[in-house]
Amino acid sequence: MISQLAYLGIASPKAEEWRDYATRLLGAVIAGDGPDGAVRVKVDDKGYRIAVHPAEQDELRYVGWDCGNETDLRAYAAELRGKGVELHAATAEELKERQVTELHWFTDPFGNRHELVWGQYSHPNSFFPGRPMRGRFVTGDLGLGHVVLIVPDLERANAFYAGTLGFRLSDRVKSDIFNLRFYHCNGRHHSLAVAEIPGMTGINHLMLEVESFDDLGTAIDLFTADPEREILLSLGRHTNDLMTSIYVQTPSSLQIEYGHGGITVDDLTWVAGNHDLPSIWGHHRSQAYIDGPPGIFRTVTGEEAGE
Ligand SMILES: Cc1ccc(O)c(O)c1CC[C@@H]1C(=O)CC[C@]2(C)C(=O)CC[C@@H]12
Ligand SMILES: [Fe+2]
Repeated sequence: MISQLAYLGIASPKAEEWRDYATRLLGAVIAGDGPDGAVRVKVDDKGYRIAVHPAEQDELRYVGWDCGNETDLRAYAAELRGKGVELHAATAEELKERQVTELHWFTDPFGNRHELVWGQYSHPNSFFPGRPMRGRFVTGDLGLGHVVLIVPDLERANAFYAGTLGFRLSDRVKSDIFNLRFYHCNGRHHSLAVAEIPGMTGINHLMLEVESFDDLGTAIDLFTADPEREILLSLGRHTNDLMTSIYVQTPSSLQIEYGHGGITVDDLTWVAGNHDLPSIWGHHRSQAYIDGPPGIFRTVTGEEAGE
C-alpha cells in the first residue's frame, strides 16, 4: 500500500525562476541540481521533494509515492500486476536521479506517471528554511502534502485510485460547477484529490502545509508585495480538511496551495463526508485566476479519454 506522497516532478521553461521563488517566497531551499539541470526544491530533510526539469513546455512528469519498505513495496507491486496494472522497473540512472532505493512506475488511466518507491534519501538536520520561519513544513509521516489531479471522468478515476490503488475516500465536494474526491493513505486528510474536467488531465495544485500560522501570514505579506507572483485564491478555510490556505502562482502553471492547520483522519473512526461547498469562508478568486485557471493540463484522447 502507499504510505505517503514522496515527491513531485514537473517540467517548465521557467525552471530557473524557481530558485528565487521557492526560497524567498515559500521558505523552501534549493538542493543540488539534477543531471539534466533540474531545479530541486527541499522542504524537509529528504534530499528533495519537488523537481522542476527544464523543458520547452510545462508538463506533469511524475508523482512519487512512498510504500514504506521493500517488502511492502514488492507485495503491493505484485498485487497491482495481478489487477492488470503494467509496472515498469526503474533504471539505475532513474534510481540515482530520484534519490530512492527502489522504484516501480506505471501510468494511470489518463496517462499520468506515478512512481512507487521506498528508501528516499534523507539527511537529518539538513533543512533550514530559506526565509525566516517560526516553524517547519508539516511532512514526516504525513508526506510532502497533497496533489490535486485533473481527470476527465471522476467515476473512472475513483475505480482506479480507490479500487485498484487502494486510496481511501475522505469525502467529496460536489456542486453544479465542481466535482472532486479526496483520498487519504495516512493521517493527512488527503494526499490525493481528483477534480473532474471533461476532456482534460494533469495537475491543478500541490499543497504544502506549514506548522505555524505566522508562516502562512508571512507568505501572504511576501506574495502581496511581489507584483510578479499573485495570490490566486485569497485566504480561506476548506469545508472538508479545515485547512486555512492561500493558492499562489509559481513560475510555472502549477499552483501551490500554502496551508496551515489541516485535520488528520483516523481510519478506525473516519466516515466519508459529502460537501456542497469547497470553503467555509474566503478563497476568493483574483483576476489572474478568473483570466485563466492555472494548472498543468493536457487534453486526453482515445483510450485515456474512455473512448
Ligand atoms: C475543496 C477543496 C478542499 C480541500 C483542498 O485542499 C482543496 O484543494 C480543495 C479544492 C479547491 C478548488 C476548488 O474548490 C474549486 C475547483 C478547483 C479549482 C479545481 O478544479 C481543483 C482545485 C479546486
Ligand atoms: Fe488542496
